[in-house]
Amino acid sequence: MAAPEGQWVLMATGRSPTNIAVIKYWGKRDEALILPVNDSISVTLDPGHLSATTTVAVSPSFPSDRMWLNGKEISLSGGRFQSCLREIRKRACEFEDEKKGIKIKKEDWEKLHVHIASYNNFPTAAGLASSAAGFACLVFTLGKLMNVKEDYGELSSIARQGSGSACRSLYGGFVKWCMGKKDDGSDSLAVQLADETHWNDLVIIIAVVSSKQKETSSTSGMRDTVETSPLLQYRAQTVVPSRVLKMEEAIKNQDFESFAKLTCADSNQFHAVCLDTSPPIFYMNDTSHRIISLVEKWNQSEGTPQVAYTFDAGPNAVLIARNRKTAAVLLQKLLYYFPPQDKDLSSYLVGDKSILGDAGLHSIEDVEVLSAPPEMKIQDQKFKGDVSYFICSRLGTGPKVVADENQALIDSVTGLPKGV
Ligand SMILES: Nc1ncnc2c1ncn2[C@@H]1O[C@H](COP(=O)(O)OP(=O)(O)OP(=O)(O)O)[C@@H](O)[C@H]1O
Ligand SMILES: C[C@@](O)(CCOP(=O)(O)OP(=O)(O)O)CC(=O)O
Repeated sequence: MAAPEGQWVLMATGRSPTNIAVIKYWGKRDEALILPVNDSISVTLDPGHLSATTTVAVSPSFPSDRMWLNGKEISLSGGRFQSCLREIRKRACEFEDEKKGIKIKKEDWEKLHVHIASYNNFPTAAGLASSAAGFACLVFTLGKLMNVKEDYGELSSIARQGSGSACRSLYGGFVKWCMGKKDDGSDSLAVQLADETHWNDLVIIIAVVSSKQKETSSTSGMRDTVETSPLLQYRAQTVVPSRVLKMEEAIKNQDFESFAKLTCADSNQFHAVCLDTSPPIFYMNDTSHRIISLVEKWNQSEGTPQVAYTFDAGPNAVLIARNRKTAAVLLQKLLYYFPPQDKDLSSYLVGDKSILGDAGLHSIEDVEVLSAPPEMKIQDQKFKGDVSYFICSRLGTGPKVVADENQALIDSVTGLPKGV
């Protein structure tokens, strides 16, 4: 039966991963279009552990565009949301569902308003790249709803206009954001280097570091760096281009030694250009530095890298271990220095909890009897409470449609977020 005129609600739901850069994006050559000063390379994280889920709905009965993030209504008036909506609407195609009596012509999409509800399965604005997962998911899901035919590369260049790093979340595995040369930004897009199955030994452990201080946002931090850091030019023009080539080789050959050396060096150089900014920007804290020391000393004592570290615009450590066995040893070392504040081990490590079993850590008593890493000088000091919790993850896939209507975040009758 056809729906009465104006009564239907058409919806789509998608899920997108977050990503972490191993060659960092830092600095724009165009603020409005979000065009970077250098290429960057990232790994996509398993959406089961870190992802955004977004439902978008259209109905002739909606009087305006509205959005709810994690259950709270937020404004869509910002330029970044507006750019994504405008670019997707421009590419919308005719859609027809005869059974439901819905027919939307290409030109109708401009007049139809959308309701968007999104939910992150990890903390928002906590330095875990929620904006990357969020904007990738918004663009991907709007594209599905509006029957957009463009390929993922083109979608990535739209997501880029929401948040630069979001363009890399359109693909799984290893992804490169090619900076592009054109002034209109049409060649500044993401390409997949290898999918998540290419190198599936890697295990990712994130230390969510307790931090009270408010950080400088990536957007304003990188603006200040572009304006004041002489080191940034050298980084963007000389260092990154050769590192990107070496990183592509390392990924292709599953060469962990090169991969780890490049990842750590690039994280450290990104934080060096932050320090070279006037006034200087400090994203890492004492806990971050302690984790770097731990990894560096261990890698050195083994004679070859076991773990790579990388830090974004905040103190959280992202640690990439060469395999599960190494990840289990890493976890023992981390928990020796950073034991949980309370007795509950299972909420101290989220994501793939089975790594605890691999590390022989079944209860808090097992953590208490861990021995000090022999390669470390500081053996008798522990830093309980300095890490909020750990996430154990792996490489993951790109955005996917969530077909199960029960998982939609918007009620198909009211057109409002479920529970509102
Ligand atoms: N699921 C989502 N859908 C759409 N937009 C989102 C979503 N999640 C976050 N955002 C946008 O991203 C903003 C948060 O980005 P912000 O850069 O402050 O934090 P972050 O990305 O979590 O951390 P960081 O950039 O330091 O890694 C939110 O205010 C919102 O505008
Ligand atoms: C340190 C980084 O995480 C910076 C990410 O910056 P954003 O993509 O959050 O910045 P905007 O483009 O202004 O939204 C490095 C990276 O992800 O490459």
